[in-house]
Amino acid sequence: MRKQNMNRDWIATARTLSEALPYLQRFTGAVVVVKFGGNAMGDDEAMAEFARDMVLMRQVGVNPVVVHGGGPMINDMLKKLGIESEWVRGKRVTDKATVEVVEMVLAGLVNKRIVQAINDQGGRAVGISGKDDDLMVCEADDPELGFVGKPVEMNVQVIRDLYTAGIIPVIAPVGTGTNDNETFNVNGDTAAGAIAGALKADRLLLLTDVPGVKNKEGEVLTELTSQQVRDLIEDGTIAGGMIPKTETALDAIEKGVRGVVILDGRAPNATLLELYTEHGAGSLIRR
Ligand SMILES: Nc1ncnc2c1ncn2[C@@H]1O[C@H](COP(=O)(O)OP(=O)(O)O)[C@@H](O)[C@H]1O
Ligand SMILES: CC(=O)N[C@@H](CCC(=O)OP(=O)(O)O)C(=O)O
Repeated sequence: MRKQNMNRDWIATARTLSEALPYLQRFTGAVVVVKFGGNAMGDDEAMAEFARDMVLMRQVGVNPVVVHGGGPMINDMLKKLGIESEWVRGKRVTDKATVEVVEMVLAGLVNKRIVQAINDQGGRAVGISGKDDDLMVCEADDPELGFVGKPVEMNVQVIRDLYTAGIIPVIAPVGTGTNDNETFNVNGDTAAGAIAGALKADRLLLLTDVPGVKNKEGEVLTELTSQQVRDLIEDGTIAGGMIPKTETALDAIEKGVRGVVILDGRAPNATLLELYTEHGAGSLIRR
């Protein structure tokens, strides 16, 4: 009896693999930028699962590029140091002391945790920040926000060099400035959008803590056009942290990214479900 059940499971697994063939073919050679938000990160087991998905994508010929956040981890460290943060329109007001903590946490602790998790799964990950090779050159976003950066020049060749060599780049959203010795704190979604746009990526996956973009009734919209997104922002259905996220999506599409998906990073194998099954996951935003 047990043996029969097990056989049924194996048959289902084999069928899933077989049904993935057209998707595996479609995404071979594709560049997929994955924004891994701090809220989507979870415990070590969830991190290992995310890492395994990235290694699997790489194994089947996709070029994954990971851009991460880490807002909750920055909050923890600021709290330990007794530094308070204020938020304006979803962005952290960042003074000199705060930007030092942001760089330490994002380019250090969070970046290396992801790098190590991918390497532990048999992948080859290399962690960099937007400062490396002048990847992300910024200007101040708004004087009110202090050292919050708006990317003004992207030099993405280093990313191409890494993925061409079989390496998964893992990028912390910390930027350099147009003047010497400047450091900018960049919102993770903004950084991922700028990187995906500059690479003209096939997909930008924004992993967050909700199943997707919801309508007024609270139902997840599986496909949206840019115009529908604008209408939902206009009528207030898209609010809070979903505003910068969807604006990033529109901006990336404008720059030539083929499709942006907002999906729940806490769901098991979210990225694989999105790329390799007919069901997809989350909300796909296209031109
Ligand atoms: N229409 C909407 N559909 C889905 N989520 C929405 C919507 N409007 C506002 N939100 C909020 O946006 C949040 C996601 O943004 P945010 O918290 O900044 O994510 P992250 O930390 O992953 O970058 C959701 O948790 C939800 O509370
Ligand atoms: C300017 C700004 O707000 N930067 C963010 C950078 C990290 C981030 O974006 O993290 P999540 O993706 O986990 O939210 C911050 O300081 O928290």
